[in-house]
Amino acid sequence: MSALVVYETSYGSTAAVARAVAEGIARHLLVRVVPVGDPGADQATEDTLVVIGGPTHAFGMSRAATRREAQERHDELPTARPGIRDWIGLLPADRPDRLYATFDTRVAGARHLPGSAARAAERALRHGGHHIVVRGESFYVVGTDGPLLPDEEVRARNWGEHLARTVTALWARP
Ligand SMILES: Cc1cc2nc3c(=O)[nH]c(=O)nc-3n(C[C@H](O)[C@H](O)[C@H](O)COP(=O)(O)O)c2cc1C
Repeated sequence: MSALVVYETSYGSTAAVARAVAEGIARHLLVRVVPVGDPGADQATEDTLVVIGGPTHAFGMSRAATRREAQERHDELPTARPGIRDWIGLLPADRPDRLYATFDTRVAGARHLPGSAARAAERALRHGGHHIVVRGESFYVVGTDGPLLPDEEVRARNWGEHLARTVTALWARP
């Protein structure tokens, strides 16, 4: 039993949350944390817990155009890195043993607005016939390019630990 945390980030906040979630998971399970687009983020791994995180863009998961917009805001040259939407679309359907969970980052001042990449990713996973183990979670940034609110990394670590405890309890059932 092992876990994979796959994340997408434009400015680094989701990467920091992904590392904190993995630290929490590591209290109970072997875990790797890998950005979408890296070879280690292959969809066909043996991992039985897969956690997927991305920034909320335009009330949902990023698209190529929103990732480009994020890069242009920082005067970066555009790269063709995929997002979690693309990654989820390539998941194998024949893995009933696998459990999934999602998280996102969002702007704290827009908490009251609808739209979360974690929720959108959950819907896409369910649509693909995949099993969600706990409700997706949002972690908050002060502004578009960060930083995370104080204590969000602690909350992410605790959420990761809760997730790992939940799946290990489920797997221990006869
Ligand atoms: C193109 C674009 C659209 C965004 N749309 C939203 C949004 O709808 N709701 C929201 O809360 N934050 C929105 N944001 C802010 C992102 O959620 C924020 O940049 C992200 O959480 C930072 O994570 P990162 O550092 O991993 O990229 C948007 C940011 C960009 C660049």
